Amino acid sequence: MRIEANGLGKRFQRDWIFRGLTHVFEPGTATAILGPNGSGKSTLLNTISGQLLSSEGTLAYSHAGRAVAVEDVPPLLAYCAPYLELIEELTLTELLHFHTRFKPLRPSLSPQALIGLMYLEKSRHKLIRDFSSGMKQRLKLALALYADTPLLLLDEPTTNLDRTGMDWYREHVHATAPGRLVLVSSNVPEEYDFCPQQLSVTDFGAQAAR
Ligand SMILES: Nc1ncnc2c1ncn2[C@@H]1O[C@H](COP(=O)(O)OP(=O)(O)OP(=O)(O)O)[C@@H](O)[C@H]1O
Repeated sequence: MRIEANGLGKRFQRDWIFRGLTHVFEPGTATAILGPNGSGKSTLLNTISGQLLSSEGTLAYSHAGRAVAVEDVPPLLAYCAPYLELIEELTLTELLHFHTRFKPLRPSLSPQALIGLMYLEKSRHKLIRDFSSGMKQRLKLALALYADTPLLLLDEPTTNLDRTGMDWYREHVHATAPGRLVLVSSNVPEEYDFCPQQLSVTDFGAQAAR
């Protein structure tokens, strides 16, 4: 997946969150989107991926050499973010079967095998609502990391994870990032130190916009 942003800007009402972002996100690259709390990282991630309408500028998407319309981007992206919810009324097995009907896993990876990768075998029949916050985060991450999509968006990926969870994230992001376009919004170096490129949202942020 390739994304080309030209003069991109986003404002809410009269407040510009970022402005003047011109950048090409090349296929197979990983970029960290950095900046302090409230600086606009999530807004930037959502705008670049076409989930929020930009206020100015243009975005062009392509995949495997073909142009992709913004409305065709959602099936190509996998997204993990603290504000995305899981369906709490389902068991882990039910959720995986439901979710993967819309967002298939990598070929040859079954829901059963994914449960093993998450070390959640004992919880396969447990309701999601009864998962700990760390278990939910590991599940959200696994669904995104192992989705068969060329675009991977990770917003604060180690939220609620302990040391073991952090190590798990690092192992599995290394296994699944190569070959995809990866964007990581973060303040935590351990979440994004695998990204060769960094963009600071404050370079295009409110200050630059004034
Ligand atoms: N839908 C919205 N309407 C109005 N303002 C919004 C909306 N969404 C975000 N904002 C504002 O945009 C600014 C940037 O928010 P954003 O969540 O993108 O920052 P962030 O860098 O991801 O923050 P954090 O690190 O705390 O998650 C904040 O001032 C926020 O209040």
